Amino acid sequence: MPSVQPPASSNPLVLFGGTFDPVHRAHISAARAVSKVLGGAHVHLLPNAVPPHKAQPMADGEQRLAMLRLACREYPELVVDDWELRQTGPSYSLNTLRHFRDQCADRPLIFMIGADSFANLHQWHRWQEYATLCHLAVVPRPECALAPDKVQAAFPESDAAQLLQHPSGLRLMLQRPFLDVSATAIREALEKKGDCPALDPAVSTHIRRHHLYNVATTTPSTNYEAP
Ligand SMILES: Nc1ncnc2c1ncn2[C@@H]1O[C@H](COP(=O)(O)OP(=O)(O)OP(=O)(O)O)[C@@H](O)[C@H]1O
Ligand SMILES: O=C(O)c1ccc[n+]([C@@H]2O[C@H](COP(=O)([O-])O)[C@@H](O)[C@H]2O)c1
Repeated sequence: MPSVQPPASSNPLVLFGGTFDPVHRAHISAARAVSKVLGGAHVHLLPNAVPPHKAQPMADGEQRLAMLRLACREYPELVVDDWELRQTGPSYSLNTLRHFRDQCADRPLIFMIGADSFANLHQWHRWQEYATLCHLAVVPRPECALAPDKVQAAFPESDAAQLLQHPSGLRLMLQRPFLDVSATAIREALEKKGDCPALDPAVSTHIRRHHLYNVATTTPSTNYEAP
């Protein structure tokens, strides 16, 4: 997908919420791809405090934040943001979108999600209000259902240039990356094998050093030194 230079006035802001338990290669590739297609926009990665639709994460907020910082350390377009961790109650994306919409006035606000999240968006808290607050950027993922027609219709599909011309209400469908990676599979691999190639080596080292995810202890550690 060609990248588009944003008009000087548009200065888009991208939000990428997740449990990030732990952050993995597909998260980072997806965030970089969305930034690139939007002309180098900053992407805020926001670990949640209380996932609304899944079990409480294994790693606490500080550990997930630390792993995100390690994974993003070489990418200035990626901003690790602890805003959701500082809130109380379920981490509804609606609250996050409202907060950042207030911060960025009429600039384009883009909420990026994987195709699995898009397929379930109609079950999220007051999702019907999203179109007045943000655009969606949907990243493909293997074996995901299609979103219901009413969700697709709420966000007409468009291209990057159009997203940058409007504050909210459109949908960008990315074709890449398309990576069969999940945090669930990574946690299982860590428990069985002690490591997983879908992790940044610095994140792997952090996990072993802090004994996260019941990691198997027989694997030799890498030599990476955390900053
Ligand atoms: N491989 C992937 N491709 C595209 N999007 C992804 C991928 N993995 C995660 N995402 C998206 O990243 C966001 C945060 O995901 P999350 O932190 O829950 O990771 P996960 O791998 O789906 O975790 P888990 O396996 O624990 O459910 C969600 O919008 C999700 O759809
Ligand atoms: O607001 C909701 O109802 C809602 C329901 C499910 C998920 N979310 C958010 O969507 C992001 C991705 O969710 P998850 O469970 O795949 O990590 C994360 O920031 C969650 O807090 C939000």
